[in-house]
Amino acid sequence: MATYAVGDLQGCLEPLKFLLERVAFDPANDRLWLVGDLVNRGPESLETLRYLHGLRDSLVCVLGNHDLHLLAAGSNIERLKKGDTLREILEAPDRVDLLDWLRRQKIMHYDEHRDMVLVHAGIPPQWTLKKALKCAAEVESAIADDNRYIAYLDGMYGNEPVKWDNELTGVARLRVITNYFTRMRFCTADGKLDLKSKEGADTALPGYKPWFAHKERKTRDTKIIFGHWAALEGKCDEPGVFALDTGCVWGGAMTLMNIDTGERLTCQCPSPTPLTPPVAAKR
Ligand SMILES: Nc1ncnc2c1ncn2[C@@H]1O[C@H](COP(=O)(O)OP(=O)(O)OP(=O)(O)OP(=O)(O)OC[C@H]2O[C@@H](n3cnc4c(N)ncnc43)[C@H](O)[C@@H]2O)[C@@H](O)[C@H]1O
Repeated sequence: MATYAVGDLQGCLEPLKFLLERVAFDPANDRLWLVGDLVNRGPESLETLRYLHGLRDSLVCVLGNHDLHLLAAGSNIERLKKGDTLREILEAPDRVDLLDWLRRQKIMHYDEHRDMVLVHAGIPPQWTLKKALKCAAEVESAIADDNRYIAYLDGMYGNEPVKWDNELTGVARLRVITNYFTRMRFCTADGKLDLKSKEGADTALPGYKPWFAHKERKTRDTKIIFGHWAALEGKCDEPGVFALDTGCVWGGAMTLMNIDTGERLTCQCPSPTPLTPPVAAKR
């Protein structure tokens, strides 16, 4: 039995199938962890979601900002944007099953045995693992609750508050938690977000750093797998932190990693041609 993690799919189904074939993925025995952003911008958002729904018993999946955007569009809370490739999902006969399944996925997954976290964007430096799990659970329960998820999605958009405060309540509290887990790249050591900067790790504004680079980060003893930040090109020098978004919709590749051996396999997108043979990744 092997467990693999794959970076942002963004509706790119062929590279995913190619990578799973290359490792002879067996849904009966193997497990697949997905960092979120399953859909949008890529060519096959609907088929990707259907494929993952079919594989659901073998998956661990966390939600990304594009998945949340799909849920909001599916509830008529937000309009589709230019470049979105989500309409085919919203018009599909099986949309209810697919979206109901999607909104029951996690925001953060923690594997105690491996002491390893799976999350879309990251965990803010000022949070302990215990605090992060508690905050993720607040958002997970709001999205999964039939009576609360519309209000959650309605209040989800926006960049404020820029920083966590224990006194926050209601939609503002859920919004900042969501922004940490699904949109963060740069922040200060005490968790003040800069959600505008999107380029490489060396482009931080004064006082800001990539979330994983703060020495004060309280989750430094736990391994973290994340996606979201395509401009990192899958590179992260921080020990125990694994960046898997290699920009499959930006002319880059899709990356699969065996989470126990660290071996990586990449597939150029959109054409399913391997870029590299499996190589041992830095642990
Ligand atoms: N709470 C909330 N508030 C607001 N919106 C919410 C929200 N929750 C969900 N959303 C939704 O989130 C969606 C995305 O919003 P965007 O505003 O487009 O989000 P993004 O930060 O660009 O995120 P993305 O996930 O696309 O990042 P990526 O690194 O791939 O791409 C980022 C950039 O990196 C660039 N890039 C990619 N590869 C690169 C490379 N190798 N080098 C340099 N740049 C690269 C790309 O050009 C691209 O511009 C929207 O639909 C929005 O509605």
